[in-house]
Amino acid sequence: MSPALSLPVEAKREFEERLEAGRYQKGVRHLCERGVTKVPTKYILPISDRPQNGDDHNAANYGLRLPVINFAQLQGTGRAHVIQSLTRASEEYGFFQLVNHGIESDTILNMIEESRRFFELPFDERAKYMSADMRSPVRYGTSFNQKMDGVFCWRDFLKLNCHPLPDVLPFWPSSPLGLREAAVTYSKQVKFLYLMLMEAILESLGLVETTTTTPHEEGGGENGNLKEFEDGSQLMVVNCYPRCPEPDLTLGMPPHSDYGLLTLLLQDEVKGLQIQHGGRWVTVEPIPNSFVVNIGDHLEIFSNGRYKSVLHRVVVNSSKPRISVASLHTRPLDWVVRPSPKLVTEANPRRYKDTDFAAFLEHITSKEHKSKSFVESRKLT
Ligand SMILES: O=C(O)CCC(=O)C(=O)O
Ligand SMILES: [Fe+2]
Repeated sequence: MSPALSLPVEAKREFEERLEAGRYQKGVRHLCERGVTKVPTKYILPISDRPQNGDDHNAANYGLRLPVINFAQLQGTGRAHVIQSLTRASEEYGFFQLVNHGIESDTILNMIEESRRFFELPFDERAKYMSADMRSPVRYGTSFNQKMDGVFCWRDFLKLNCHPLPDVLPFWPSSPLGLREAAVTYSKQVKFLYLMLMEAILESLGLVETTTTTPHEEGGGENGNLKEFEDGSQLMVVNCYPRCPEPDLTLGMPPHSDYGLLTLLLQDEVKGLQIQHGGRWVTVEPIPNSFVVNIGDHLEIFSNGRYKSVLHRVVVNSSKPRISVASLHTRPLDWVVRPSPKLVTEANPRRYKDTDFAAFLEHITSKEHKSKSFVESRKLT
């Protein structure tokens, strides 16, 4: 087992001491279990950051429909056409919805159901998995970035590091009984989708030859090899947004972009995800049995700015709890991210600095992270 995966004893102790000292919160499920009827001050955003400010709650009113990518067509004769749609979606929205993806509905329902059961466990059981160590194989917590958040957000989370799978598995929660199995099955299938999408994206950027049949056998990748992506990191973030008594005062997740190359997001039937488009916040209508896919910071950098890592946030509501599972994929954590040399030209010079995981950790623990997203901070001026 790699040293990075041993239990982070020091970090855990420090975390527990702070929890004891009352500096860490027990989270929003805990508040709800205690019957809270008002949002505590710690969660109240300044008026300018509240969800209704400059917001259009319903994308349908605004006329936004996220581009839909039909995964089945990507595997067949319609591939060239789907790749064109992928290019447009990645350039204009940074987001698309993926349908006909082939993952069985039982796999998806089990993942959501076992996640729901995890958050229903008594707090002491969930608290066993609290950790302040970003590299830990499992991390339970609340808000966005507790150490830095001035105002907390209405979200608890469970983060499962999925790579390398056999090594991380013993660290994942043993309760509820079905969680590990559901998460293993789900994460493997989502990883396959990611690899197929990544291959299509590399093709769309002109980095590999156009393939017409069995594309995954042909390979792809920065150096013509999809294997480079197979061995990458995968972090599964299970988000739990309980009912909120005053949803207009707070957010489930603040505006952020995702670290990594691609995120595949599974949301239940309750809406809440909003993306920034055309200078406004618009809600993504859930399509049953689909994934919302978005371009992450690494892909924006790798594409030298052609594809966009777009800000998004989550609004909460007073009537229905919501669960989502975001699967964030990138190359191994020691990968140095930089624009692909083939995409840097005289007409389109290099736009980003070299970036690694250490730079990301530094960013999120700095003051800059409130005013600038990570990808903004990597731009060459
Ligand atoms: O819950 C959602 O819809 C979005 C979650 C998200 O943006 C994330 O986990 O990074
Ligand atoms: Fe996100």
